[in-house]
Amino acid sequence: MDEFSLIDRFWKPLGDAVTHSEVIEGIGNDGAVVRCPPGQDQVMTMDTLVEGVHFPRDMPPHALGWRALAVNLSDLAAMGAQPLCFTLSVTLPEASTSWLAAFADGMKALAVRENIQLVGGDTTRGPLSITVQAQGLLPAGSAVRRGNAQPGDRICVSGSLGEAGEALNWLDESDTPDPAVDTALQRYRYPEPRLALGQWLREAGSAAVDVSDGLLADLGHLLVDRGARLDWQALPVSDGLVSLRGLEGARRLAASAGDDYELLFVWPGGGPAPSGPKGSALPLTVIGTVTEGAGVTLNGPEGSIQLEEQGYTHFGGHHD
Ligand SMILES: Nc1ncnc2c1ncn2[C@@H]1O[C@H](COP(=O)(O)OP(=O)(O)OP(=O)(O)O)[C@@H](O)[C@H]1O
Ligand SMILES: Cc1ncc(C[n+]2csc(CCOP(=O)(O)O)c2C)c(N)n1
Ligand SMILES: [Mg+2]
Repeated sequence: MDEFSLIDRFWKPLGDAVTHSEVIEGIGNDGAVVRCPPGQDQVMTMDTLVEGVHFPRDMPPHALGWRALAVNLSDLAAMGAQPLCFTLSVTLPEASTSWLAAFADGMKALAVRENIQLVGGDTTRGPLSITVQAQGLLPAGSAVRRGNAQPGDRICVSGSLGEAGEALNWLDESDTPDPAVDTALQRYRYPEPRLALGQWLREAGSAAVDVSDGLLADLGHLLVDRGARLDWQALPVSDGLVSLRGLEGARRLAASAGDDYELLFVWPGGGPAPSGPKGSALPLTVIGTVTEGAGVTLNGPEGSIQLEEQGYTHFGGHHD
């Protein structure tokens, strides 16, 4: 199958699964044409997933299709945007129809649920790698940015952290199925972009990032030139993760493993965690407070905790 039959068979039906009136030209031209409605700002983001770097070899293709879109939707969520459309670049070692069908199905399930239209892309042969470039809309001037935190503001996180990192450790070490890690594997393979929360945060005028590299690393990205005091015992971890790793192990993963795609945000002023969007069951937890100077301290019951692992970086700490 050449790339044109592949586009007709897999990408065009995916593009037809959602339609937006702002999309003037979708798949089929040299470029897509999208009209930004008056009074709206357009948010653009891009994330690449490379085999062996972002996902293990033999990742189930259905999950990979979902995940490639989900990590981009998570960036739209962190900005407070409503999803509109995306482009998709797929580099494949070979054109396996069963692999492609499962990949397209996984991506379609999330695209339809979150109402985001595939408007174009690129299909090439080479080492397996997926890039999605997503666009979203929000009322002009209302984007949720990084920075913007004041001393005394609360630092909050959605959901629970560490399970995706645990799933990766497990995939590294074992290939026999184990029901105890099913929930963790599901979280790694099918991240849930927190779109409703991100859009709700626009109103609060706070700052947000999604947790892709790890809590401590992404907190640095969120605060820019402020610091933070974090409460080790407040880090939200699931019961399932605690039973796999113990409370300390679970908190270590929560502090430094990435891949969870929760939202980490600043809530202005003191007080308890906000309740979140109306009707939402997603828990929000206060994990610390913004401080004046730079640097993050992690306070445990017996004083401050030093963690070697801070989060994921490409190219490590090596400099020429
Ligand atoms: N090759 C590049 N060219 C231009 N800008 C880039 C490039 N790579 C990254 N950036 C920009 O640098 C900033 C930080 O990028 P980063 O990838 O860390 O953000 P992110 O997408 O939120 O994180 P993650 O990829 O872990 O989800 C973003 O504004 C991003 O658009
Ligand atoms: C096989 C495998 N090994 C390690 C990891 C961990 N990992 C890789 S990239 C990244 C940060 C987000 O990437 P980016 O900043 O490029 O968006 C994290 C936490 C993984 N997901 N899969
Ligand atoms: Mg991000």
